[in-house]
Amino acid sequence: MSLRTVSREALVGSITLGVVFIVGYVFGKKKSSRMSLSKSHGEGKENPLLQYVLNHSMREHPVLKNLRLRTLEDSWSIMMVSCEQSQFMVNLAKLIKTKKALEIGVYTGYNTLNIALSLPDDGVVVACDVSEEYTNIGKPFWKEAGVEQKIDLRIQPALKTLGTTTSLLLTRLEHLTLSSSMQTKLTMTATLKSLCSC
Ligand SMILES: C[S@@+](CC[C@H](N)C(=O)[O-])C[C@H]1O[C@@H](n2cnc3c(N)ncnc32)[C@H](O)[C@@H]1O
Repeated sequence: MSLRTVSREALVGSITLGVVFIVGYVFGKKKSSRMSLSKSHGEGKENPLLQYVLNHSMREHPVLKNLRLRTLEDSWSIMMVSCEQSQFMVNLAKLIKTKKALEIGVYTGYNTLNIALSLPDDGVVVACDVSEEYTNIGKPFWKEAGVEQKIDLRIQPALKTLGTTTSLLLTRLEHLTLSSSMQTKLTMTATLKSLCSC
């Protein structure tokens, strides 16, 4: 069947369908990638399970929430940890009664602030980042939450900081030996050794 024998209407219809399909495909792809971004950083509106988790398990400090909202205004907000992930990690830190923590990659400091809020008064989180531009966004929030004295910010490549903080972390490992299993100590020591030999 040659092109000439196809009716004009059929041809126009096919072309229209093709255009609609392509536009739908491209638009749908863009929308779904936007949705996957909003999953961890927005209110989880498009995901009922996440919505449930956010509605029923989140206990976000008001200053943390303000920092999250401020960070969402930044064009690189995709880098921010999701609030539910951060809460989970901080719950684990509380379980082992962490006093000294290490944050590698601070960005605007959402996770750093969350950890600092969970530490006792004499606790410290060594926060490593190379960017003052990003960390300066978080600093006023750390101050407002009253925990800036617990955040030891080091602006330099994390590997450099790790070299000077290893002894600090090993002190913590000694404490873990008393309160936790030898297995935990061995795993953490191995992790530290591999980090420090990079
Ligand atoms: C994914 S973001 C961290 C997110 C952050 N933990 C939060 O709570 O939202 C990664 C960060 O790592 C930092 N970074 C990149 N290279 C680094 C390096 N060599 N040493 C330390 N930080 C680095 C970047 O500047 C960026 O702020």
